[in-house]
Amino acid sequence: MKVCFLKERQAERLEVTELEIQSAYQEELEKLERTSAWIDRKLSDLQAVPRYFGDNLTEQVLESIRETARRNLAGATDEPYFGRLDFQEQREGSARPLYIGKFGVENDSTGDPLVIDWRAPVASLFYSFTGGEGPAVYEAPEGVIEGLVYLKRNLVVRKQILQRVVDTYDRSSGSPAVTDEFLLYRLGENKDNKLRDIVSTIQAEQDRIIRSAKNTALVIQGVAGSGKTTVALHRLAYLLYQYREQIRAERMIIFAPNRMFLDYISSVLPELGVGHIQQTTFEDWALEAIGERVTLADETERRERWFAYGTEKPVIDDTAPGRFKGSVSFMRAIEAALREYERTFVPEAADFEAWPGRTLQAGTVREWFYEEYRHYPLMKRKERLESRIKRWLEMALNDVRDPNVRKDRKKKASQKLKTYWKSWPDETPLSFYRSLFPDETGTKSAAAMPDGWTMPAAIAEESLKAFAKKKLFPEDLAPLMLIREFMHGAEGERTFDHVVIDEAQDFSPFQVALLHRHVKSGSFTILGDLSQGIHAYKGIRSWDEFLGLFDAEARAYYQMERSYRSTMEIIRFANVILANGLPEAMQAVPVFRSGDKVKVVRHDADKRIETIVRTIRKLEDGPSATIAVIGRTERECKELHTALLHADISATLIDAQHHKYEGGLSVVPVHLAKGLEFDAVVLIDADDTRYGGGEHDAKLLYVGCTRALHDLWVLYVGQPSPLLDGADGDCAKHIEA
Ligand SMILES: Nc1ncnc2c1ncn2[C@@H]1O[C@H](COP(=O)(O)OP(=O)(O)OP(=O)(O)O)[C@@H](O)[C@H]1O
Repeated sequence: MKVCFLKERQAERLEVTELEIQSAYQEELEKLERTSAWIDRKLSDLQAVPRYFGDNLTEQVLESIRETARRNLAGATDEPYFGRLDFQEQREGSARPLYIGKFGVENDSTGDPLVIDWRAPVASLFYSFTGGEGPAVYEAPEGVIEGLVYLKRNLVVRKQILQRVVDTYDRSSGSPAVTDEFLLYRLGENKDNKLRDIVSTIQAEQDRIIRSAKNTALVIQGVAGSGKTTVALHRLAYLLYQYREQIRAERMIIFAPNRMFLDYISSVLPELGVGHIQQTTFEDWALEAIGERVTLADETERRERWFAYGTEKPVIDDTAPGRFKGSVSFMRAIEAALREYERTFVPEAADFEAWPGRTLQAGTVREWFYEEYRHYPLMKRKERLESRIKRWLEMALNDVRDPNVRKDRKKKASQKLKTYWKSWPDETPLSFYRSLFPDETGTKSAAAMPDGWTMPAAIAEESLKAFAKKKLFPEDLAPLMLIREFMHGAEGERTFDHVVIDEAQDFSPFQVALLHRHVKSGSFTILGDLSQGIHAYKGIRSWDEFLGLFDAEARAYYQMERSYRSTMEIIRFANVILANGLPEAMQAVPVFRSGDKVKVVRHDADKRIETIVRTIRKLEDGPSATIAVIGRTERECKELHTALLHADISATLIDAQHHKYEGGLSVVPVHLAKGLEFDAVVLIDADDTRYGGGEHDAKLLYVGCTRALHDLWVLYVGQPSPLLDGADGDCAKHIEA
């Protein structure tokens, strides 16, 4: 393995001579100078060409080619590439060095690629090649290409300066195995307040998912820190490249759990040169579509209930409102109610008698509605029918010769028509949905659930109370969307080329089934981690709940077991929690990145704040750029935040309303920490009351601990959580404060 730095030019674990290292470095330095000079020159040439805004089609095409080249060159200027792969195709005589970067750059005079886009078929070798003497293959549009890899080299270039050269495979060296050296170097870095791209170190198992075919619903179970979010974002960039003729960025959408998370991931796609992909929460997306004047009910009280501990701890089962209203059986029942509503939509007395002797027969009305217009959504059919009956009336009036009689008939018939329409159903989606809930006042319902179907009384009561105030719960949105689309149809701009659902374990089957109607060819990336399913009152218990929504040949299931975020010690510690609380759960496999042991600190109750403050100060004096103090509930975090202010420590309190993750020091309740990561984590109050044991507590504690990249401190008073039993020796150090 060869490692070379710009400044130190030292080799770590030297297996080659200094001379070789210097010559590799020198070679790359010269190559970089040539490439950068070419890019700079080409970019300034292109920038000198005036932009074309005219009508000539040929000129427009040329301008668009120039614009793409300008964009790629500008993107490639500072860091033209990050990797080199020397590959000899079977039919070629020698190996060619391929430089791989975020943006493809081609020498337009020779047609040779100077830099190959990381998404190009041949670049897949850079990621999939896992060593060995044998041939390597990749799939190109013209078929499978086979050949030999001679060299895999990682290069760090910043602002056109070559900073690091690491050979992770060299066929000519004595031990030609691919090493993790470069990956470990990247993982060891500190993080700021944004998730970053990983193009230079995508791993083979991640690459397989990124490059999966478009028309598949991918369901991915990945342990904490396995790169699910990151992989999903890279997959979008890949799909846009690979299927550029078929899909558009504006027609792709990412659903994430909250706005803070969206802000946290917002840098990755621009870094990959991808813009315009819609990024939202299911709630925001649905509320906008529903359009009725409804808002979401305040969920503070509910959250307090779901995340309470000790004697207040809730029982979570399938009668929890989110589970119940998110179920496929609820969806099927609503569909049945809608079909019944449609079947009885045209009233019994559908004859329209304009005046004695002139009647539009009910049979004709029914035929128009149920036959001719059957392809339209319900309300569209009604609109069409209204216009048609108006036309029918006009024609009937034309047959009346006497103008005075005609005038009189027109007036009376119009009046009658108004009354006629009053006998037709006129529900809004919300009033229809509301009428599915049994009402104790016995008010007549416009719709009803199928026979034998019962709704838990507590759910009906809570829902009706909210509806009366024009409030909805998040779990009402998918049902309401379904009803709305049945009545009015879905707008074209709400049909997507691809849908990503992140933290999908918190989604309901109803939501996924609804989105299925909005995506072409079932093109989905659905990812999450059941062990982090802390919203069990609404989320799924098994991926089969989603997989069952897709045909067997249209879906694929992947597992990601390797965890990249945290050190080996932190992962082992987190695995102990899983083994104690969720013995069936998938254990994470750490990459070989060793750090400090997890510090498990016991302190006295009256020294709680003092111990937390001391730990924070120690961490602030160290290398960590982002630090989180993770507490059990929102209320406890709020109190701690105030106490820290009194101790002159300024931190950001992350609560449910928070829309931006700022970095630095944060105080965050464990259920809101999901999805984020910090260089160091201080998980406080890990006692046997707050994390008493069982699935729910294990998931919360697991989420909390796996947020740490490099350093984890776990503090408690009295007895530690039983979920920590056995966490010692190789992963944890116990300390008395
Ligand atoms: N191949 C890789 N190279 C470098 N870093 C990686 C790689 N894969 C993942 N990471 C890093 O690991 C961390 C975790 O990634 P990410 O947040 O995407 O994981 P996740 O599976 O969504 O996590 P969680 O479910 O715990 O929220 C990030 O810092 C990411 O940059």
